[in-house]
Amino acid sequence: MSDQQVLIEFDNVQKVYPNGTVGLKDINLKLYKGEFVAVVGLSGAGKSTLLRTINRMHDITGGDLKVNGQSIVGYKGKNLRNLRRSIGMIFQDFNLVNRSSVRRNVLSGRVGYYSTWKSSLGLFSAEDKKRAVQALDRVNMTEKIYTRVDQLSGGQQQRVAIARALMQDPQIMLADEPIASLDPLTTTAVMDDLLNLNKELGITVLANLHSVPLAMKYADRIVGLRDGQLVYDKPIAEVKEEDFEGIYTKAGVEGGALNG
Ligand SMILES: Nc1ncnc2c1ncn2[C@@H]1O[C@H](COP(=O)(O)OP(=O)(O)OP(=O)(O)O)[C@@H](O)[C@H]1O
Repeated sequence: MSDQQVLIEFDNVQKVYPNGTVGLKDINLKLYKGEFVAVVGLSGAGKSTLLRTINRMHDITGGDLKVNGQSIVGYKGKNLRNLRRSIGMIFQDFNLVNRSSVRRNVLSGRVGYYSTWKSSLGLFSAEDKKRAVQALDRVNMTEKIYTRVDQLSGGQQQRVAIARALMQDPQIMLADEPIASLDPLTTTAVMDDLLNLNKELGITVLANLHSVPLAMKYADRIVGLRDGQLVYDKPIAEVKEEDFEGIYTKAGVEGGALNG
């Protein structure tokens, strides 16, 4: 990947929360354009924190963080809005407006392109309405366009959330435990959607996953965190399942690459 364009660069990044908890420690990491990277690690290892520094949901407290070669640390106003617009995000609990329709939720992904008053009145252009249909088509959800979100299954809701994120025309997709609330069948559908937008649209995907087998199935590269530190970083061809032996079991706390 070294001949490829660096998209996100962590340079000695630290994150200490206001209460003194260390979220990230000395993170040095380059993520390349077009990669599908899985982030694994025990609960509390810093996976969510890592993702959320990239769109500035969390501000770092030391080091530097660059996106497209530019430090995002001091971004304000327009620069910050443009950064956030270029980064889609999906969450474990979907973060949709449950009492609204699928269409309305998906269109709301476009608000970063509108003035506040226009988006609050729901004044979306015909082009964006078409874009919403296309985004839903990509995740096989067009037939649910007028359904209220609270009438959908968890997997369907996550696919609506992906469609909403696609409306931003993102360069990067952050997926924070995207399948943690889903059953195995819908997990596959959602992971396939993420893979599809990575491979077909060239969107760089960074996904926190608890499942190592899933990470191995979908990612090009796996990075591992432990206690806020980067302790693992390998391209998928070099990853061995034993590296993670017992990582999510109590018995494994003594062994395995990420358990230290
Ligand atoms: N807003 C916050 N204020 C203080 N500490 C926080 C905050 N958010 C996270 N932390 C702490 O930072 C550390 C890293 O948390 P983070 O949520 O990034 O881990 P994680 O690997 O994503 O865990 P999980 O798999 O449980 O989501 C933990 O010790 C956590 O308690």
